[in-house]
Amino acid sequence: MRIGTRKSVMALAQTSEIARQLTAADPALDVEIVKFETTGDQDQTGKLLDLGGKGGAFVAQIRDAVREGRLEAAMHSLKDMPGNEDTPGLVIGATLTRDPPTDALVVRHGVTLADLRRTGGKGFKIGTNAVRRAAYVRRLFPECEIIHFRGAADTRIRKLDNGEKQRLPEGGEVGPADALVMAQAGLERVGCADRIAHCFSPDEILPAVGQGIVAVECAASDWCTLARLAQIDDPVSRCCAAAEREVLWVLNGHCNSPIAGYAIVEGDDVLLKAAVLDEANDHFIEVTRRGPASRPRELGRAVAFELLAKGAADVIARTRPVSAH
Ligand SMILES: NCc1[nH]cc(CCC(=O)O)c1CC(=O)O
Repeated sequence: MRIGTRKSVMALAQTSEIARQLTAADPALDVEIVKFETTGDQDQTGKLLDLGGKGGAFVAQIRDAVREGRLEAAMHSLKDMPGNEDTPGLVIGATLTRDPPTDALVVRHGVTLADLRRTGGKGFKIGTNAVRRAAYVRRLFPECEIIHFRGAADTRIRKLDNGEKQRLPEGGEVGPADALVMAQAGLERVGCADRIAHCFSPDEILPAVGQGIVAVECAASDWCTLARLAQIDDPVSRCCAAAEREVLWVLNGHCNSPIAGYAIVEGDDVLLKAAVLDEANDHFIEVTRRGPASRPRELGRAVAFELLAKGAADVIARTRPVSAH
C-alpha cells in the first residue's frame, strides 16, 4: 500500500503511525510512504488563503495521485480538510484514535503562563496564524498583541527560541514572539511535548473541528484498501469527526473559518460543543447539545442550525476570502 504525505516532520510522524497500525493488523502488508513536496510547503510566507486555502495548497496533488492510482491512500490531518468542498471519487477510509484535541502554550525562555495571566498579556506578543486561536487568545489575554506566525511546528519553535522575526505576506515583519499557541497533538508528534507550558482546556480554547484526528483517504471504489483501512478505523473518532464536520458543512466553513467544534462520546451519547467567533464584536456564538452517538450527523446539523439562528452566517460571510479564481 502506497500512502502519500507531505514531508514535514509532523506529517511523516502521522504517516509512520498509520503504517505501524496497518502492519500490526496485517504483518504481511508492505507499506510504502511516498513523500510529496506540495505548493503549500514551498511558500512559507504567503497567507494560506491566497494559496487556495490550506486544503487546496497541501492536498490537491496528493489527491490527484490517489485518483490516478499512483497511490492507494493519502494521509491528512482531519483539521486541515475543508468542510465545504466535495472530493469526488474519494472517501475517508480510516480515522485513527484521536490524539489530544486541545491547543497548547509554548513560551520563550523567561516567560511563564503566570506572567501572561497576571498582566492580561500586556507587553507580550503571542504568535498564531489561526483566526480561531487568535479569538480565544484575545479573550484569555485581552492586552496581548497577536502576531501572524506560521510554518511547521518545529520551525515555529526555533523562531521563538532564537527571537527571530516572522515575515508577513504583505511585506514587513513582526515579532519576535514571546509565546505561541499550537496544537498539542502536533507538538507531541514532532517531539516537542517537553515545550508545552500549558494545555488549554476546551473551555479556555475550544478545539478546531477534527483537531487531533489523523484521517486516511482512499478511492471510494478501492475495496481492497477500504478493507485494510477499516482495520485501523476508530469508531469513536469517526463519530466525533462526523458530528464536528457536519457543523462545518452546514455552515459552509472554509479552512480558516472562525469556527470551533469539539465532540466527545459519553456512553451511548455524543456531546457536541461548537462556536463561531465574531472578531468584529468580540462575541462568541456558542451552542452545546447532546444526542445519540448512533446519529452524529443529525446532532451536528442541529447544532449548526442553532448557530445559524443565532447569527453565525453573517460572521462567516464576513471572514470569507475573496477568491481570485
Ligand atoms: N495547521 C497545521 C496542523 N494540522 C494539524 C496539526 C496538528 C494537530 C492535529 O492533528 O489536529 C497542525 C499543527 C497546528 O495546528 O499547530
